[in-house]
Amino acid sequence: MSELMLELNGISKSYSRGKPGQVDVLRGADLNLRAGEVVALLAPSGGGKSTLLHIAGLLDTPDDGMIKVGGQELTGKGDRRRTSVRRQDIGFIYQFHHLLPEFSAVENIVLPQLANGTSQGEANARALDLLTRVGLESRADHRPAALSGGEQQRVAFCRALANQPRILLADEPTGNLDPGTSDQVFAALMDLVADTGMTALIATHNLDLAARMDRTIRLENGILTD
Ligand SMILES: Nc1ncnc2c1ncn2[C@@H]1O[C@H](COP(=O)(O)OP(=O)(O)OP(=O)(O)O)[C@@H](O)[C@H]1O
Repeated sequence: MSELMLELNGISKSYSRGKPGQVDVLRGADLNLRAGEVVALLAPSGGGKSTLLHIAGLLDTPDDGMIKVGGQELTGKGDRRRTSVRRQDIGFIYQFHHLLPEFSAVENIVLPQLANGTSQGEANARALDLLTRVGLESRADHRPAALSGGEQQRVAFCRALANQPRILLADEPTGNLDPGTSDQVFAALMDLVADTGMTALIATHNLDLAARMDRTIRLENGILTD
């Protein structure tokens, strides 16, 4: 049995707490991801999937519950500690790419590495390697506006992986693409994940895509079930 890479235990989160209209989004959600597992997260719209991913990715804090990354307890740790674990260990992919429009594809992948202390030469080499792996080496110097939606999203995958995170969290990573493109781009993502041996939690509404992952978990009524 491989080690646990991400553990959530009894996670609860409500919005507008204590006020009329309080929304209890998570009600004691438990999740264990083993190192190298690729897991699909299925949830109804508005079911709390983004809230869960933000908490798992240390972007938001739960009202209650425990979070461990790589066996390290992070519950109640200060912002600096959480930010450092997030930068080193966690990569995010959103439904929309959020690439910086004034920078080229390669620069978008280099910048987070420079922010993490990697040298320019090393960062460039890694960015080009990642772009090659998703078939975009010839587009390295194009700005996002000059790329198709599928190409933009592949660049966003490369950026998420730039700092070699141990955990990848993706919120409907191919949700804004047409079905054909979504399939191709998703295959590129699965190849990248397999190559790097990363642990991944990928939210999708697409059952065909979910079936290509190691297992599926469902978020329903604020709890996670297999
Ligand atoms: N900051 C907030 N304040 C109040 N309510 C919020 C806030 N953020 C989210 N919610 C509510 O919490 C619920 C879950 O939101 P969340 O964004 O996690 O859902 P989701 O499953 O990602 O939705 P979708 O699939 O439609 O993107 C929704 O009912 C939403 O309206």
